[in-house]
Formats: sequence, C-alpha cells, structure tokens
Amino acid sequence: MSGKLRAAIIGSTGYGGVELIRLLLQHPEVELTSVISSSNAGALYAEGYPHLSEIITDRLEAIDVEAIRGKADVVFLATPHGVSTELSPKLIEAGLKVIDVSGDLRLKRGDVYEQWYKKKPADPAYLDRAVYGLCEVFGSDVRGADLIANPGCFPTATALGLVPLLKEGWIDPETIISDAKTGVSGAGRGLGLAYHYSEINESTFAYKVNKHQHTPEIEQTLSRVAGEDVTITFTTHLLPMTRGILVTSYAKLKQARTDEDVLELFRHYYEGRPFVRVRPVGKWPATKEVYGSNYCDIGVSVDSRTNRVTVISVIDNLVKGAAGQAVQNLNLMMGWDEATGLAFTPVYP
Ligand SMILES: NC(=O)C1=CN([C@@H]2O[C@H](COP(=O)(O)OP(=O)(O)OC[C@H]3O[C@@H](n4cnc5c(N)ncnc54)[C@H](OP(=O)(O)O)[C@@H]3O)[C@@H](O)[C@H]2O)C=CC1
Ligand SMILES: CC(=O)N[C@@H](CCC(=O)OP(=O)(O)O)C(=O)O
Repeated sequence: MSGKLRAAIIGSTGYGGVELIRLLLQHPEVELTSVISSSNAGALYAEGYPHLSEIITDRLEAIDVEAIRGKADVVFLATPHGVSTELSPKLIEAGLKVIDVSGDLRLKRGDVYEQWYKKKPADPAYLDRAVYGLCEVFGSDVRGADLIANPGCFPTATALGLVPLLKEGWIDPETIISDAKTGVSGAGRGLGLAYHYSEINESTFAYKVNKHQHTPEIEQTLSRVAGEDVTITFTTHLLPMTRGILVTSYAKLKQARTDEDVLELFRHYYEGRPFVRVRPVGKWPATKEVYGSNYCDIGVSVDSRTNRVTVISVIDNLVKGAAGQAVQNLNLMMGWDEATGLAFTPVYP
C-alpha cells in the first residue's frame, strides 16, 4: 500500500478519461489503480493510446462495482450522458467517492435535465446530494463532499466570465449574450461527420442554436449567484482546432463604469485563486495561452457609448473544462491544496 488515495476511471478510453490519466499520473497524493471500459475489458490500455506505451501497462477492466470497491477510494466517471444516472448511486452506496464529468448530475431539476438532454434524469436524492463543483464560485461546498457534478466546459468558461458582475449586481441579467467557440475534442473521440477533417478544416459553424444542453447549466449558476432568475442567449460554434474554448459575453451595465472599474472587480473576486488570470486592459486571452493547463484567462472591456461590458474567457476544454477541474474538485474534497498536481504551465506554442 502506497498510502495514496486510490483512483479508478470509468470511461477511461475517451478523451476526458485519457486526460484524467495524464493528470492523475503526476498527482503526488493519488495512485491510479484501475482503468475501466464498458466495451473493451481485457485489452491493453496503451493499444488504444500508443503515446502511453510503457507508461500505462495496465489492461482495461470491466465495470464491476464490487471489484472497483476493492481497488479504489474515488471513481471518476468520464462517460456519455445517461451512464452516471444509473451508476453513481451504486458507487456511492458502495462507499466510494464519485466525481462525475458528464452532465447527468449538474442540473438540480430533473425535468430541466430531461427537457435539454432528452434522457431520464437521475434519482432526485442523488441530484440533491451532488455538489456542483465550479471551484472558484462554489468551492466551499465541495470540501468533504462525496459526490461531485463536475461542471461542463462551456459553463465553466462562461460562468467564470460573468459571476463577478452578477454577484455585485453590476449588469442587467436580462441582457446577457454569450457567444462560444470550441475545438473538436469537445465532442469526444467518437466519430461524427461534423468532425471529419474535410468538413471542419477551413470552416466554422454554429450548432445546437438555442438548444445547447449547457444553457440551463449556465443559467442555474448565474441565477444562484444573482439571487434571481437569469436567462441568457447562448450560441456555440465549432472551430478547426483540437483543444480550447473561447467565450465572448456581452451585457448592459446598470451604471456607467470604466475598463478599470470592471478590471478591479474581477481582480478582487479572483484574488488568491490559482487558476483564474485576469488580463490587463487591452490584453485579450487566446486559447493557445491556456493549452494543456487548468487556467481560465479573462479579459474585460467597457464600451462607453453603449455602456455594455464585453468579457472574453478562455479555457482548455479537456483540462479546466473537464479533467483538470475534476482533479481540482478532488483536491478540495480531500482538503488538499487546490492546486495539487495541477501546477503545470500551458503548452506553448
Ligand atoms: N470532451 C470534452 O471536452 C468534455 C467532455 N465532457 C463530458 O465528459 C464525458 C466524456 O466525454 P469524452 O471523453 O469527450 O467522450 P468520449 O466519447 O471520448 O469517451 C466516452 C467514453 O465513455 C465510454 N462509454 C461509452 N458507453 C458507455 C457506457 N454505456 N457505460 C460506460 N462507459 C461508456 C467509452 O469507452 P468504453 O467503450 O471503453 O467504455 C468512451 O471512451 C461526456 O459526458 C462529456 O459530455 C465534459 C467536459 C468536456
Ligand atoms: C464540440 C462539441 O460537440 N462539444 C460538446 C461539449 C459538451 C461536453 O463536452 O459535454 P458536457 O455536456 O458533459 O459538458 C457540445 O457542444 O455538446
């Protein structure tokens, strides 16, 4: 026994799962004990991911709650929507801690989940029990929790760019528009026509317009922070890049403010938070500047003619938008330093 926390990953063969492996392998308090697959148990993990040859020599294991209980203390679920709905209650009842990277436990209202995900919602007892792990905003709820709903990629970037303004009541909640762009790894490793090289290369397009499943998740966070119902216009676009999300949000300020006022508000709100970097006025963040890292970089500006604020936030969808925030949540759950195992620099260029 190493004395480390033992971790298993269900959905380990997907992009979220393989990113969790990268992060957990160099986490000083964690030992990765089980990589699990619903479809390929028995195969060598590295056969599907040759970049991990001689690094991960394990074979994939089947989903077996009893076996997982014998090998792990915490389970990460990086599975398609609908899987955690069924599996998380069983894992929790077996005494395991669970961090769910999928959308199944994020929305507190089952009817809203069903409307946007077109799937049966989880048992309300587990929706109540799941702590929504947007670390910089609700991190204090995560300490000591055993079931975490890890936020979605777009909701992380969008909410971090709007929360300080709503918390202080600086913007009119009815005027928020968020325009989001993502790389193709956001869609996972599965094949799809839209992600075919010749379809997305040298092209860009909007998708799920007014129907994106992250809309109610963003609204749930913003409403919680604002203390009133917030409804936003949210549009996602696919770009020909592998990783990265950039969200541009616009809203009407209730009073005249300057660039410096808004900058100061953001700097104050995120003071001491290791993964949010607020850029100086006029310096706009790029996705490449957070590539492979757990940072969310934010730039702000006020248009004095319209008294609208523009906020630009960027993350790596697979790190701060998925595996990195999941590890950050693990750190908070366990009472470790929030940045344990995550203090690496972005890959640049
Ligand atoms: N990609 C991203 O940027 C982000 C993804 N997410 C969410 O994380 C989750 C995983 O996404 P991602 O890794 O991109 O997706 P992938 O499609 O790359 O991987 C999903 C994995 O789930 C496993 N799986 C499929 N069906 C089942 C099943 N019935 N039971 C258990 N496991 C199953 C598959 O592996 P196998 O067949 O080996 O079991 C597959 O490798 C999704 O819910 C996604 O929405 C969240 C934030 C960002
Ligand atoms: C490019 C692409 O398709 N991205 C996905 C990102 C969603 C995701 O990753 O899933 P969660 O709902 O679990 O956060 C999408 O827009 O639906």
